[in-house]
Amino acid sequence: MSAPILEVQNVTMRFGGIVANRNVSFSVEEGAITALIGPNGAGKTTMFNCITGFYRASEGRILLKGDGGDEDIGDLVTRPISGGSHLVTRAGIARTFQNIRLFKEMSVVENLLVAQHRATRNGILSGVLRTSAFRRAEREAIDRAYYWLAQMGLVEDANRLAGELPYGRQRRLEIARAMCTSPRLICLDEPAAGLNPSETRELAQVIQRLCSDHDQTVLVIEHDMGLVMRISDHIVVLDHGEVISDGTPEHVANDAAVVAAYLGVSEEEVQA
Ligand SMILES: Nc1ncnc2c1ncn2[C@@H]1O[C@H](COP(=O)(O)OP(=O)(O)OP(=O)(O)O)[C@@H](O)[C@H]1O
Repeated sequence: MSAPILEVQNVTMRFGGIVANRNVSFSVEEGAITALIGPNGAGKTTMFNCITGFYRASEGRILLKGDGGDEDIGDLVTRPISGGSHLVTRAGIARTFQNIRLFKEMSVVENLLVAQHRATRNGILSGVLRTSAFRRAEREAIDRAYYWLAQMGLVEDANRLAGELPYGRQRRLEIARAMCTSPRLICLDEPAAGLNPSETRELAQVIQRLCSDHDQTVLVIEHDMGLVMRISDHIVVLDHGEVISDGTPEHVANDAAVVAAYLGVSEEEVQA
């Protein structure tokens, strides 16, 4: 196994009296596809929001590992004045959303350019003065946008309004948008939700190619178990906010605790 790129260490997340995640620990291996699964309300989206900097975990640490040292996601989110989820994106974690969040009134290619603008460090002054560094960054952003449109089979849609694309294409555009920020880790929140079987098959290939062709590390939340079992190298199962199983697809599929959580019965009943 390769080294972990992300380590979730004893994370608890509370909303008032509700404990959405309790003492959750797991790691995400570099270059692999890790799936976070569990029944409705298990705490998957909350965990994603902690990892991508939308929430600051109540307890525990989330570390993005790097050669130059580890980035503590909680520290990036709460850094005075400049802190926030944009720093998590800059550190190398990008995401897509359960409910697609594209700029629907912008063209497909504009969606990709806006995403890169937010991830680059060019200031307003360099834009107004159109410095050579700014113009170079602009050219690179356009090249990168068309590269990811090509990878996602969306080049012919470049100038259409994002909101006019069929749903499956919007999902792929969201992935392209995240990839345009050159993330070290991409987090996909229920990418197959609302897709038909043929769109889901295409999506599976897209996700697998991110890993095989681009050495991309992927963390995915997904309810479609066929898809999860087909594409994942590693699966972490949450139930009632806690990790109940962690291992290969074969390991979790045969784990009585997982079967019990999905069937809504006790582990003893499954083993009986
Ligand atoms: N902002 C919030 N305020 C209060 N409670 C919340 C909040 N977000 C999530 N919860 C609660 O935390 C628990 C876990 O929710 P979460 O959305 O993380 O689960 P999930 O596994 O993603 O569910 P689903 O598969 O249905 O999307 C639930 O009981 C939910 O009601």
